[in-house]
Amino acid sequence: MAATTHAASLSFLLSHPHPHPHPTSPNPHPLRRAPHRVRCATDAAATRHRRAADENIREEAARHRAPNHNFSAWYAPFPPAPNGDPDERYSLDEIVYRSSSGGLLDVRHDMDALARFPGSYWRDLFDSRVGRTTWPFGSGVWHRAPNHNFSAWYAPFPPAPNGDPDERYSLDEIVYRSSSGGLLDVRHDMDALARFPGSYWRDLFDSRVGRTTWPFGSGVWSKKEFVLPEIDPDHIVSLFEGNSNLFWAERLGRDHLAGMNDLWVKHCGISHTGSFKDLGMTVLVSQVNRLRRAPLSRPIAGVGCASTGDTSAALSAYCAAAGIPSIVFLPANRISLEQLIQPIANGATVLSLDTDFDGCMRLIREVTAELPIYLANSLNSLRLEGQKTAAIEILQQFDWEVPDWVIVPGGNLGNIYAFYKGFEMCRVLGLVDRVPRLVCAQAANANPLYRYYKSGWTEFTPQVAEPTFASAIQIGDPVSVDRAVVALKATDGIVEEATEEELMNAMSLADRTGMFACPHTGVALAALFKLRDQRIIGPNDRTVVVSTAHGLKFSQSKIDYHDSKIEDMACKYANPPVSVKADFGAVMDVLKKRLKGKL
Ligand SMILES: N[C@@H](CCOP(=O)(O)O)C(=O)O
Repeated sequence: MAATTHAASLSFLLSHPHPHPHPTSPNPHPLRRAPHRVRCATDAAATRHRRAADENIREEAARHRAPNHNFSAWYAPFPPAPNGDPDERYSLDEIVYRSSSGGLLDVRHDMDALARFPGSYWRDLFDSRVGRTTWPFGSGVWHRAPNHNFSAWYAPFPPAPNGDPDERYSLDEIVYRSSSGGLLDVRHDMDALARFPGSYWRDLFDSRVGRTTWPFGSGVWSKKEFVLPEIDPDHIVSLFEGNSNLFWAERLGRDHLAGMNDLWVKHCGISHTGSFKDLGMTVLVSQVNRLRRAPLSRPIAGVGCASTGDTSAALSAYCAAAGIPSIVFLPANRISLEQLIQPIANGATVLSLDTDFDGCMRLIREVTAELPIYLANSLNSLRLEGQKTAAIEILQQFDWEVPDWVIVPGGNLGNIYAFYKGFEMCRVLGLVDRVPRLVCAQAANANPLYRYYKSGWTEFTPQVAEPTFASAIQIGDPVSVDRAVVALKATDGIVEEATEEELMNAMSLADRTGMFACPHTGVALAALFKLRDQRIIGPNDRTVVVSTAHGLKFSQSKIDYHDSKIEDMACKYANPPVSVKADFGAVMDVLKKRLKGKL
């Protein structure tokens, strides 16, 4: 029986197939979708911040993991058969799923060997490894900083040349713009923080990773002194965000990026609501919670945002957790179904508006100026305080070694500045001695920053962003463009763009190496491919690609791709399912064809 692969082969797996909002398949209804391991650089400059060049993560980890131990494990019948052979066991290197009597197997460990070490040894060993990519030197024991008087406030960004140098606002004020109408930034009392050496902060942050001591188990609040130093822990609304996986993209780098051996993906999307927005939203909603509670008792009726899908999901979840009303403005038919259902499920007031994101943003700004609704977009600089912790976390996961490059997808452009801010704060306070070069990656269909960069930073022109599979960054008039420029200039940064085909191919290729990337991560990966081709990023450069959202939020774009249903796109990594009769012979025919030469 011949197997068939047909155009609608993915659709039949779905009980409710829905078209994608991409222009090739418009959707009429809002609910119908619209470390480490490391081969290091050879030159001295590049190796300065790294471990020895001949070390590999696995070799190093093996050496450091535990003393010479002879720990072992094997398969044994489960439960032991009463009359069976008590010595029946199989090596884990055997391919065996059942015991000789046909029963289950269980993996057994040599408990005597393990028990040679006391429980405290194992506790300390496991604690010392949490969240690290290399063997951790010095696990700390402190969880609380001493009484400190750390503080933070809003100040104009950038400081206006002829403005009042003392203009500042308490974080307890509701203010989003400076007196000149410009952006604000959260400033910290760096002198107070600098009273402690970098090693103190490194040890303090390391000691909190993965713990349940409130609120330090959160990747954001484990850096509380650098985020919102004065907030009472009881006011914090945290879903234990952060501490996300830093994934060694070994195969993608080695096989598809000309032997790149130090490529990492920071999976910020493996988070409570499936995107990096959780990092900023915990900070913003915590501050709102503080403002609404006594003694401040501010009359804030709710928190609102415009969104391309991820900000709204995070806002509605954190507000729901705190019992605060949330209001989200969404561009109709332009966000994924998974993103749309998140605020609906969390009980937000969801307005589906017949405009694009930039139109929603204009409206929410007008509405929040009129009603006691607190603005949650990253125009509000509080958000960036949380988002910057992803940068600090990357340094921490590399044992405070600084990567050479960090590539961040860019839409509203708050995040690229947040990364810069996190890295720069660590540099200034002596946790590290330099910052990485930043790359901002934009979809070619929504690339105002790229055009600005290409003009030599002479001319910024907002645009009407075209539809893109990277729908969360379909933004033509980014709020944080000035912040992005500061970040890129300060880090000798680069802006790159990716066409629809480039981003979908990059995403799909990454998936082939074990990821399940979102299209925005595809944009960042496509930028990496270009910078490698141009040899701007070298094969040994330690490079981190920031993955901003979970791929499962964008399943329709993947379905369209693997169905080869996208107009004018070759979909060269499409892998449609094979429709085959439920018959042994038919199945064998397919497998023999597929595994030809490998059987
Ligand atoms: N991609 C964002 C757009 C809004 O940006 P923000 O920086 O203001 O949150 C989204 O997911 O909504």
